[in-house]
Formats: sequence, C-alpha cells, structure tokens
Amino acid sequence: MKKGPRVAIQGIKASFHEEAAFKFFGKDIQTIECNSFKQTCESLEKKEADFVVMAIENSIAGSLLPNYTLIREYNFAVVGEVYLPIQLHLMALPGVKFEDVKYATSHPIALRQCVDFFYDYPQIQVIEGSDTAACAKRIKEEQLTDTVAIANTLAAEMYGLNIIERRIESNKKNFTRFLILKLDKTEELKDINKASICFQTGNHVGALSKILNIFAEQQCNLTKIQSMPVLGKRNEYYFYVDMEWSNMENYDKAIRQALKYTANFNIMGEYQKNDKV
Ligand SMILES: O=C(O)C(=O)Cc1ccccc1
Repeated sequence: MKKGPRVAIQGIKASFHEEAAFKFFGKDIQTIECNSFKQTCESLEKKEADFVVMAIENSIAGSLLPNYTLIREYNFAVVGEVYLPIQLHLMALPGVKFEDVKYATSHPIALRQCVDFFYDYPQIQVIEGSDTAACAKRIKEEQLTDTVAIANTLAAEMYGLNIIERRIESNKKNFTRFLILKLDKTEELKDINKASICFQTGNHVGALSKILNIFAEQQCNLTKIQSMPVLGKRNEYYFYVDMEWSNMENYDKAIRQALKYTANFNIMGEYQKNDKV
C-alpha cells in the first residue's frame, strides 16, 4: 500500500484533480476519491484525508464560485497552489471508429473547452458526467461502443481506452488553478510570498478602493479579486483577494492596516507562489 499523504479529490483516479495532486505532491500519495467537493471537505474535516486538492479557477470556464464558500465555511487553510494545463483527448474502446460515435461524455469544464470540435460534428450528442476519468471508466465497464470520453492520457491508460483524436481543446493555453487545503494553519511554511484573504467592506463610497490602496501602497500585487454576495444581505459582498509580495514586512503592515477598515477579515492561507504551468 502507498504511504504518502492522503489527498482527497473530487472525482476518481486519473481525473485532472489527481493529476494536479501528483504535480504538487509527487506520485507517492494515497488518493481519496470523492463524489463532490463538499465530500472532499467532509473527508478533511473528519481527518480521513490530510489534504484536499480543489479546483478554484479555469482559464475558460472561470471561477468555481461554490468552492470559495466551502473553503471559507470550513475554515480550512490554503497551504499551496498548482496550475495544470488541461489537454483533452477523445477516447473509446479499442476497435471503435470515429464514425461509430453517437455520444461524448465528460466533465462540464472539459466539455466547455471542446465547443469548437463539437461544432464541427453536430451529430455527436454531448453528455455531462461527474468527472473525466469516471466517464472513461464507464465506457470500459459498460463496454459502450457508441460513446467516447474526453479525458487525459492517464485515464486512457488506466481504463484501457484508445485515443482516437488528440488535443481537441479549443484553446491550447487553457489551464486550471487548484488550491491545496489543510485542516488548520499550524505549520510554519517556508518562503511565503503569497496569500489568499477574504473580507467584507462597508457599503459606502470608496470602501473597497481604500483597502486596495493599502495593498498598493505596501507593494502587494493583487493577482485575483473575486466577489460573492453575502447570503440574505443585499449589497453586501465577501471579497476574496490573492496577493503576492517580495517583502514580508510590507505584507504584514498592509494586513494590520486593512484589518481596521474591513469586517470578518480572514487570512485563508499564506503560502509559496507556484505558478509554473
Ligand atoms: O473531471 C475531472 O477530471 C476533474 O478533475 C475536473 C476538471 C475537469 C476539467 C478541468 C479541470 C478539472
């Protein structure tokens, strides 16, 4: 049995979440397959997993908004990030030819990235599945000869499918950003130069710009800002901000100042920037 960390992912082995986990931790991990993002959080909460790897943004499909809420509500610590280029292949049971194909199944994010391909083949019906690898596995298990899956090479190998068309994604530079989550912020991480924070501001002129200026004045570079309505409160938002810096003192100062002008300020995690694609 494998020994490494137990990593919960939404999906099954050979999904993009597992590929992201391999990229961050190396191959020596125990993958914990979950049916939903919520289930990955439950698994971390119950200490059945040491980490969760969770997609947060895709360059084509955009932010995965419910995941921001999950991370905040479970109060998990963001301890790292990993970017994965998403390369998508069309795969089928050995012997199946492209002319035989009636259905194509995959995860909605993957399907959205292949719209140009399917535009050229309107006779193929597109069907959403829970994750790319699970779609590949179903073809194998149910011996479906009229169906293809859109997934990665790992899934083709693991579930014994042939790739009949390579790289069918519309945008070859498409990537997904995943966050690495832990139960709490106990350990001292090394070489910290990035943070994910969350706060609310008042609903008055200049409230948000006041905070953004504080970060600008302290040379903290914002790499992402995402707002989400506060449930049941009109005109109130959570702002999720990612930022990078080269001088830790600047960052500390910015945080101390921002605290004075925000409500429910929460540092979701401080970690090492990792934007290699
Ligand atoms: O379905 C998968 O394999 C996933 O891990 C979800 C996903 C799908 C496409 C891009 C990134 C993540």
